[in-house]
Amino acid sequence: MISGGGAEAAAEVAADLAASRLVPGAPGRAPGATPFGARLRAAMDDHGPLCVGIDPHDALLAAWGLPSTVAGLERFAATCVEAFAGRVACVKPQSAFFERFGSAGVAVLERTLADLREAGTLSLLDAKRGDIGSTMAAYAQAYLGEDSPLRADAVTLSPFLGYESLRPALDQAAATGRGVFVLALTSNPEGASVQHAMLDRRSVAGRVVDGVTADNAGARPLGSVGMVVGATVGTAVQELALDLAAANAPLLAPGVGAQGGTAESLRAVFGEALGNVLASSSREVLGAGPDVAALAAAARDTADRLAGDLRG
Ligand SMILES: O=c1ccn([C@@H]2O[C@H](COP(=O)(O)O)[C@@H](O)[C@H]2O)c(=O)[nH]1
Repeated sequence: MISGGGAEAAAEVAADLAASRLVPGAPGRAPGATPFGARLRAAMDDHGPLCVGIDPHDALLAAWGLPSTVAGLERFAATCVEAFAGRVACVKPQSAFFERFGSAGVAVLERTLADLREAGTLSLLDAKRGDIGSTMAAYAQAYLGEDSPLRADAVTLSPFLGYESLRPALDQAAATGRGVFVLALTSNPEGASVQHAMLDRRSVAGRVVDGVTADNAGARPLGSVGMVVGATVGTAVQELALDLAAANAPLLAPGVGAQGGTAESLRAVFGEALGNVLASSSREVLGAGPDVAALAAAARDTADRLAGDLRG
């Protein structure tokens, strides 16, 4: 509440901020009952280790007989929710494909996240946000705040302004029972030029792993601070001496399907950490659309195959 003027008003604003009343979902609100890591573990046990992406590429919209418009986007996303909700562990809308339509596209993203919530399916918003800490706090409110229209169960974050710059989001996620996935080794070939770089004999990716490991210490059955490690990174985990199993982290593995990742490559990349892998696939599954039953079957087949192939 803001009233009065001068020093009195400033004091009120400061008090309101301290009490987290001015900003929806600011840290300090009641934490969710069950942490994200535990909710994800249960969802993976129930449905298998697959996260399906909602990536409405122009080519897919056309293949589904939809226009590249907000109406096409809306139909595409609603079809995905109908096909995937309740059938896979997690659904990952790719924010870029919604943002490209401006505010109307972001409104579709809000509804998609709300529909997933309503259906009881975990959402992971792929937004790859990262900024200086004070701005990071605003991203945290946007994606992890209790009352934010764009809230998801988890969000992807970029640590390349320094792992600790993500602290406001890490705190917000912990306070609201949500999760984050921090980029460590991305699936694109260009990522290695930054992520493999050595600083004082520790790679950039290794420093991310160190931060995540510390933040997940003691969390059971799984931490809520995840990492992104592509299914396509080959031998990088071994070459950089990354102990992914010790990180106690959900490991989002994009690159399965269209980028060439397979169950075999997942086994080679993740070794002992395989049990914490959440494989991510977008185009390969979405190619089965627009028929809802065919999409659902493609997602279930992929999830079942991965569950069998990745079992210890
Ligand atoms: O390292 C990364 C991080 C994120 N992604 C995202 O995952 C999907 C992949 O889509 P496919 O169609 O299965 O290739 C997409 O949204 C990327 O932005 C990634 O690929 N690699």
